[in-house]
Amino acid sequence: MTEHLTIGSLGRRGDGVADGPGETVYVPYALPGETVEVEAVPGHPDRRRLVRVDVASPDRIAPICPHFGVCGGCATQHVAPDLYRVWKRGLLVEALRAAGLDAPVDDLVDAHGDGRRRVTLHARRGTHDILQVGFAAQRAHDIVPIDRCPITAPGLKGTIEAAWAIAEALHPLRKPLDIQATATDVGLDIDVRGSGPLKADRTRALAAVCDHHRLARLTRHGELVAQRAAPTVRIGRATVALPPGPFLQATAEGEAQLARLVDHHVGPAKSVVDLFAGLGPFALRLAERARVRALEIDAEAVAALTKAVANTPGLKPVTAEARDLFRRPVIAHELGKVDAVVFDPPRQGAEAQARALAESRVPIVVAVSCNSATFARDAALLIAGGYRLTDVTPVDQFRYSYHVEIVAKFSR
Ligand SMILES: C[S@@+](CC[C@H](N)C(=O)[O-])C[C@H]1O[C@@H](n2cnc3c(N)ncnc32)[C@H](O)[C@@H]1O
Repeated sequence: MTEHLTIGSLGRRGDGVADGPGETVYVPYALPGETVEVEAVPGHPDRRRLVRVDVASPDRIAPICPHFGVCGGCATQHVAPDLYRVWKRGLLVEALRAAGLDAPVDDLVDAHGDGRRRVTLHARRGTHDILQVGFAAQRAHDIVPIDRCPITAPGLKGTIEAAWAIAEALHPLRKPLDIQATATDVGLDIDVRGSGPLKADRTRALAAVCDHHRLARLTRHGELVAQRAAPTVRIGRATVALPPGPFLQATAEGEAQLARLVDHHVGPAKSVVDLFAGLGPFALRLAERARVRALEIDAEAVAALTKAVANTPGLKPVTAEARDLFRRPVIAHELGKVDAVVFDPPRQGAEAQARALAESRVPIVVAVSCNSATFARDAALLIAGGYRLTDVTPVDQFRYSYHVEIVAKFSR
């Protein structure tokens, strides 16, 4: 049985939202102002499946990918660019409002660039034991087999073919696999997870895939299987050797835009602490003019950053340390002579670190975040400690998704 609804707004996940008497329902792929025919989704009383658009919004556009609507990778390819920009900035505005924070939010910075440089494909046996390789379906555990992905960077060319070859090589193991590919300066770097330990014949089969598909490196759970060239990425003036499966910002343009904003907010600081530093996209650029102390939990990332600093002439001194900043945040007395702190935690934010920073006298704190809710929580802690939130910029490196990056400046 179907019903007809009028969509009032675009929700947090990019779904159309219809407010009825006593209930709110969500309709993926519907737009504000549209009248749509929908049907119930079993087990999800607040969700409807779009059957037909009766009256289309002028903001509806044709998706760029034939897999849109089935593949879970993108949520908003049907949204015209102007509405998309307003909606995405609005996600951040709403998160700040919900946390009781009043700060001006800049326009959305487009950081898609030439596309995503990392993807994770999944390989599973589907119905009738048939192997499927693709992305996870929208809100389901199914795999959507894909033959292309138009939001990925040219450097990921060949990933789908290589993922199929890896899945076929490991097919006898009958294990679900996650295949993470990263575009590097010397070719594809692929890490396979889920296979468990491999016997010699499977390792040889994977090595043959590395060779045949001309991968730079193939690892399994971070352990080397085969390598044709040591994967590196250029970060600022440095060349960084990648540990397997490292954190990298989703697009090269995203990294550049975040680093540009960080650099701008840090200003003429001479001494900077970079927390949750990863491979050092901020540290390596800031070190062109400031002394940097970088802290990060991943010892391999710290080692890669240290080596990159040693191999890059002309940088100011950088010290990089492995440290768990959730358990052992950097505290006020460690920050006595520091001009600025940058912190860029994972999605869960940095509550303990934000509390510690709130007690410091550091004049400038720059927050980079991929989660509006935890950003707002940590920002409230800094503000309660006496900081003023003076700039907030949403940065869009996950185009067509509901994810938004944030760069914010706090001063005292
Ligand atoms: C969003 S990434 C940012 C990395 C880097 N700033 C960049 O832009 O590429 C978050 C980083 O926090 C690190 N991390 C996660 N948990 C941590 C912890 N408890 N202590 C210190 N670093 C942590 C991760 O390894 C990752 O490198």
